[in-house]
Amino acid sequence: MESSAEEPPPPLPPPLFTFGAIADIQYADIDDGFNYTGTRQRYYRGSLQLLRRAADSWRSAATGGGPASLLRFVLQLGDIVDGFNSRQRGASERALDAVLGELDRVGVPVHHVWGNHEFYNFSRDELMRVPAEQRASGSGRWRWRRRRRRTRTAAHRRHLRLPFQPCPRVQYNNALNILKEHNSNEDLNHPPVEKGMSKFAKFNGGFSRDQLSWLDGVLSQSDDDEERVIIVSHLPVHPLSADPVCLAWNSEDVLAMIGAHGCVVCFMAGHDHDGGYHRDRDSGVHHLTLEGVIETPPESDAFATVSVYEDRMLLKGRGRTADREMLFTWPPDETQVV
Ligand SMILES: Nc1ncnc2c1ncn2[C@@H]1O[C@H](COP(=O)(O)OP(=O)(O)O)[C@@H](O)[C@H]1O
Repeated sequence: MESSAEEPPPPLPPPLFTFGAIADIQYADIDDGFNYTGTRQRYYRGSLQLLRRAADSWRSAATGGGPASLLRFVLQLGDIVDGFNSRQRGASERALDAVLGELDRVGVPVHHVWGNHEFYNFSRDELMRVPAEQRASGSGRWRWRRRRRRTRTAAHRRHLRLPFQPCPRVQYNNALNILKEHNSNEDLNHPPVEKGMSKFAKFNGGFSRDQLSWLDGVLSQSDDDEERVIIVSHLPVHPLSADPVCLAWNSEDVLAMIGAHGCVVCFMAGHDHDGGYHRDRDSGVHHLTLEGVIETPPESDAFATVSVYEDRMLLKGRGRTADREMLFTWPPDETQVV
């Protein structure tokens, strides 16, 4: 009897764990509009419906039994509410409550990253007063309230122990100086036209020396512990994983740091609503930029459910977000470099 030329690959074991990811929800209770250049529609109200569908899907993955019940957490990659909310009194808090309410229904912890639109809606002080983790239902969900000074959760208390900053504008002014060094436009949100310089726009930002040194320490520890690391950021850093106008100002520094540590397997970002993907040829790191909910029409979707195995991550995308297999082995065969 002849055997078939190609054996099917053996079935994968159950994943170690699964998580959800979503980017650029940018919810606002306002009519649809367009991006700055007028080329892309933005569905401000519709974004909440899309989030609801993502939350429904993750909720059934978290409670449905079988391997899918391993959904452990959700990553919210920044720009959770749109800057337009800040124009109307109380709208930022109302929008945030609506979005957090949807995420709360999933019933697993939600880890939040700040995007540029968080800074249009809330002061840095307000942002520092809340933890970056939204706890699962029933374990004391936090609320983000402007006037709330009394805090209850342990995470809140951790934030209160952060060093006291007598002159917080120093960091802001340093960032502004870096931006002005590279961008001579009167409106600093207007990107420079020179090649390779477009990322120096005010709607981006950079990683401070303190942040990089913190990251270096975490990655060194993970190298020692033989862990695998996914870095989560609002801004992408690899020029082939996103439109270069969306990159962090010092993206090269972050790429060099990632390259110096073997533990990083994936860098996950948002900000570029078109999304993107590239596997770095030197480090083997997968740079994944998720499609933004805000520019996704109501009949489509944009979210991911990622299952993590010993040797790979399998991303199940919905709507505009494509399925993707991300192997940890490196170097890959040619077909795996996109
Ligand atoms: N090319 C540009 N020139 C001037 N201002 C811009 C430009 N692009 C964006 N902006 C402004 O920057 C801010 C953030 O832009 P937005 O497109 O909402 O960011 P995001 O991509 O994070 O959604 C808005 O106030 C927008 O009007």
